[in-house]
Amino acid sequence: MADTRVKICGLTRPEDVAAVAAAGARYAGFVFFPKSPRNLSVAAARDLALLAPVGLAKVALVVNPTDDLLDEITRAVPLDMIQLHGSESPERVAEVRARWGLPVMKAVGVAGAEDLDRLTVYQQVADQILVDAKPPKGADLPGGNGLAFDWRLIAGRRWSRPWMLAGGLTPDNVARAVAMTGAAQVDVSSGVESAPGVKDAAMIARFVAAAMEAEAPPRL
Ligand SMILES: O=C(O)c1ccccc1N[C@@H]1O[C@H](COP(=O)(O)O)[C@@H](O)[C@H]1O
Repeated sequence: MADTRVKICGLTRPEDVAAVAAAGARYAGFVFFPKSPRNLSVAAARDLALLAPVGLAKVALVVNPTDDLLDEITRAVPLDMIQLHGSESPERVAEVRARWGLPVMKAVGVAGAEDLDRLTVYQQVADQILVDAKPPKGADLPGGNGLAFDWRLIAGRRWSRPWMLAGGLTPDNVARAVAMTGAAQVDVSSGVESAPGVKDAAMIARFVAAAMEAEAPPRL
């Protein structure tokens, strides 16, 4: 059994927080990106974050955030991590980490072998890496599109930092994804929704159980 740590991203309602905690997920993600169907106001995110029990880490997902937005979010919302999901440079990742004093997870989009060098670059500055599918050209959202990449690209890769697998994961494919990539952590948004932005408690429970029960390859 892999005992995979799960992040459920894009919670919008109190019952989502309860479902995520009950299922045994380890991270809850709150999205601050106006184009997303999961977008939250800072006040709404604060209310949800205050409901999270001890042991459920609260993650703010932001896309190329301004300093003012980060100030506003971090002053109001009790957080455990910042997820940078835009085109932030390595220098900006290091700056956010130093200035706001929270661990930073940097999302890196992967579509082909040419994207893998960026994983190495960002591992030098971020606390964690989120390996996601690259969004299609012209997509409104840089993530949360329900798209997977070819997991064989990262199978057997050696990592110098903790990382999470994301992109198009569902209760039906997460065990295969863990078995193929050896991911110790996985992240999902649209794969546990009944409609865009609407989380489904039964799907969340099924996803977490499948991820935790997956057979992982030996971690050397
Ligand atoms: O979920 C969103 O709306 C979102 C918006 C902007 C950037 C990232 C977003 N989500 C992240 O993308 C991954 C993959 O999503 P999915 O499971 O393929 O739908 C998700 O885990 C979030 O971290």
